[in-house]
Amino acid sequence: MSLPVPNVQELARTCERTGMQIPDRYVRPEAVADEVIGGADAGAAIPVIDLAKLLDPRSSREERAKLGSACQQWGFFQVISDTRRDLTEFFRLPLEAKEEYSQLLDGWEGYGHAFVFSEEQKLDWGDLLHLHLRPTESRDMRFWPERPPSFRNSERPKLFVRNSMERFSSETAKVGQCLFKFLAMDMGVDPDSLLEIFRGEPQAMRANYYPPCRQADKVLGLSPHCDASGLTLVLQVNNVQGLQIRKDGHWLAVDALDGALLANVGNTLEVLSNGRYRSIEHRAVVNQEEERISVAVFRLTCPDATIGPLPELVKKDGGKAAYKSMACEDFMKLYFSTKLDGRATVEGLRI
Ligand SMILES: O=C(O)CCC(=O)C(=O)O
Ligand SMILES: [Fe+2]
Repeated sequence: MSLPVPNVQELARTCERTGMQIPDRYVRPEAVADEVIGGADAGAAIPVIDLAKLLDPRSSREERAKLGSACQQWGFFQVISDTRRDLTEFFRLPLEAKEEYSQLLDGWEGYGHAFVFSEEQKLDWGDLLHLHLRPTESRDMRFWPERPPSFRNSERPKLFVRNSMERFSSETAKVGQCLFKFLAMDMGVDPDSLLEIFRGEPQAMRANYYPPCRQADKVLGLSPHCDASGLTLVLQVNNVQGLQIRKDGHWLAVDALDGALLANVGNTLEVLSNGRYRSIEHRAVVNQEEERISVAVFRLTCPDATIGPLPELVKKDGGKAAYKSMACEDFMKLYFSTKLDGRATVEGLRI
């Protein structure tokens, strides 16, 4: 049994509040006396184990050896997510390889840019890969990278090893379903009402690549905008910060937890909620030294939905609909026909 000693959290608070020195029993000269190897190089030496490679018969043997040697030589390793790895690998391919998936002139899926409508328009310091994820029939495989192979191929369906984008898509779809249910409950409407509008779990993704820029303070990675979606879930792929949201008139830098999904309300949910929830304006800034990669998943309504304030909410609000209603198709056309301009699109839907 351990002998009773003071509570350290309380002790720290007392030291902080009163300026009291830490008690002698806590003073450990060896903490600074021992040399510590630090810096990015030291960290990079720690073995990285790729779960997808372990499960893939083509690379399993090699990765298993790496796992074994990590356990023998280090007893310590990092396990990485295949979504992040595959997107990073894709953006690191030579330009010609990425351009095999270039957008066509009449569509927005594929590798390229979005929302550029004139020669004079200011441009964003970033490239993107835009794909339909769900329903599966909506996928246009022409735009799905074949490198790295695990991006879209599953080798062993029996082992439930899915390709990285499929896994990411179904995981984010689950998160979205759960949030929609609780949001409906929060608004005091039928818990299934949002699920019904987002029936079939349609979603698209946009992976963003923001190269470092020596004049980072002169450019924007992604112009201020609101998303068309119900909800958007964003994963910061390589843990470089850069997303900012407009809160109470100021830009607020989002310090995302590593691996967390950032969620933002989009125009569709603002309209459905009759203004209870606000489509947040956001933008991305660029880092001076490091590339930044993010991937956004947009939860969209089912194609035959009408996007307008939920009737139950209009009733609660004394019969007053604060936004126009529009067929999903027209709603999306309107969004994609104008350049990114803060909250302008959603403000234009107000009655
Ligand atoms: O890069 C980011 O963090 C934000 C991406 C974003 O807002 C978008 O793709 O719509
Ligand atoms: Fe966005």
